[in-house]
Amino acid sequence: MIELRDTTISVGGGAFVVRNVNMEVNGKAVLIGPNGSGKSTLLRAICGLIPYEGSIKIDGMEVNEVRGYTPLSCNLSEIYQMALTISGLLEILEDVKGVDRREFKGILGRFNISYESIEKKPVFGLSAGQSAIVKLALALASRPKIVIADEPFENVDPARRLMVSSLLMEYGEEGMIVTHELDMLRRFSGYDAYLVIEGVVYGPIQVERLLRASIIAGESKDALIEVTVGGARYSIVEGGEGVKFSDMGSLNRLYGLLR
Ligand SMILES: Nc1ncnc2c1ncn2[C@@H]1O[C@H](COP(=O)(O)OP(=O)(O)OP(=O)(O)O)[C@@H](O)[C@H]1O
Repeated sequence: MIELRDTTISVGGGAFVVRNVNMEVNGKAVLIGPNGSGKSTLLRAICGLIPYEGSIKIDGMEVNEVRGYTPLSCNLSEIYQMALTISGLLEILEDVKGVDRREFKGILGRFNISYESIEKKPVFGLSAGQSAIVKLALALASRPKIVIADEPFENVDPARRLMVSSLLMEYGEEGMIVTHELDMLRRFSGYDAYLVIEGVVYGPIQVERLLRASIIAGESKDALIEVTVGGARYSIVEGGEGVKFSDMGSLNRLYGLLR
């Protein structure tokens, strides 16, 4: 289980703050929000890569006190900078994370990527789409209990995106998937969604419900969630005459549509 209690994360000497997060993810959830809203910052803190105030617990273990490893794997780029080649990375991850080489090759095979074609390259020497797939495959190949996936669809071509979403459903008992692409959300219709806007986390709301909902200006007694965007209040309501989530395509359109 991933539990955040009164969690605040400051980056850039306080230039950006994800503030006062309270959430409990005991299954799989999707985090959505526009560019720069704080999604990756939140994931970095959950993965123990940056400090935080308050509490973040993974299966009851406070992340900033863990000395070994939590049962969590992620595709965050920082992790995959610790070796020059993919084969070097694989050796380290076999040792420290229990990554299974055959599992890794098997996942690559589903995307028609041969291990031999990439093993001598750095993750960042691959095409952007291949790099996204390789990072995810490395994260999944230890068959972790908890999977954290940051923008797993970015730069991946449409046919392969479906495979990526299938893998995310198949691997891990729990986890968080971050995306700003609402089109991919349909694939996760039974999951809980959290909205991240300007460093504030709202939710949860079921993905299916969110896709049927629209966003209207002001407060509403029917609001599933009320959010603040650029200092103004908006309500997310079921149905409604406002801007439909299912029509937005990318949450990056949110700011443009509302102002
Ligand atoms: N180390 C840092 N120093 C200064 N500012 C930072 C740092 N890390 C993140 N930020 C800033 O914090 C804000 C949130 O960034 P973050 O990467 O969490 O957003 P995001 O929601 O994941 O966006 P995207 O969808 O574009 O990946 C951005 O304005 C970013 O520039």
